[in-house]
Amino acid sequence: MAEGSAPEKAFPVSWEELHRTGKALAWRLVDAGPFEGIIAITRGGLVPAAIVARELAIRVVDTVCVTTYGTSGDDKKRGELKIVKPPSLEGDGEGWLIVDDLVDTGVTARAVRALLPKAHFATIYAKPAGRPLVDTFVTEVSQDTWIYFPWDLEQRPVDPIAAMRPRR
Ligand SMILES: O=P(O)(O)OC[C@H]1O[C@H](OP(=O)(O)OP(=O)(O)O)[C@H](O)[C@@H]1O
Ligand SMILES: O=c1[nH]c(=O)c2nc[nH]c2[nH]1
Ligand SMILES: [Mg+2]
Repeated sequence: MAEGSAPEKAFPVSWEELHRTGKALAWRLVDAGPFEGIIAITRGGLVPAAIVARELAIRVVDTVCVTTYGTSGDDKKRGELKIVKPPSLEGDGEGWLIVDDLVDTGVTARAVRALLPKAHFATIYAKPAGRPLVDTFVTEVSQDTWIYFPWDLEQRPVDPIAAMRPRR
């Protein structure tokens, strides 16, 4: 998300929806491969990478570990990007698939692409600012949307609509 602009819309994603859309990503990647292996961008790319690895029968899964958002305690506030663990492979990433859950401003994608410029970059979701950095994605959401992944959510009781409206 761009610095200073609060996301207006919430886009909550269930486990079922994530699984279905993750499989849709795998279908889109079938003809872009075969891949030597996957590099998951932690932490958000881990679950999508597991889904894609299963569908494309990829057994080699590496990570690049990045911290940006949430380092100040606020998950929607960007901090300084740090690569806390580079990928294990040497080279330009040719024949490899990078997987993340989403691309937003594109800062994370740009940093990882700089390490592995020839790898294929795939995400499940893309916002417009980051979209040009992604080779394959499934669903575009607007820049002012915050995507809530199932690992960020829990089921809670909510008030009925009538209780939220003023009495006449
Ligand atoms: O395009 P950008 O603006 O860089 O945002 C996209 C990145 O932000 C989120 O990761 P985050 O840094 O929140 O860490 P996490 O994956 O550990 O949750 C998401 O998983 C992407 O990696
Ligand atoms: O859970 C998340 N949802 C988002 O929309 C987002 N954008 C950057 N980082 C993000 N993390
Ligand atoms: Mg991430």
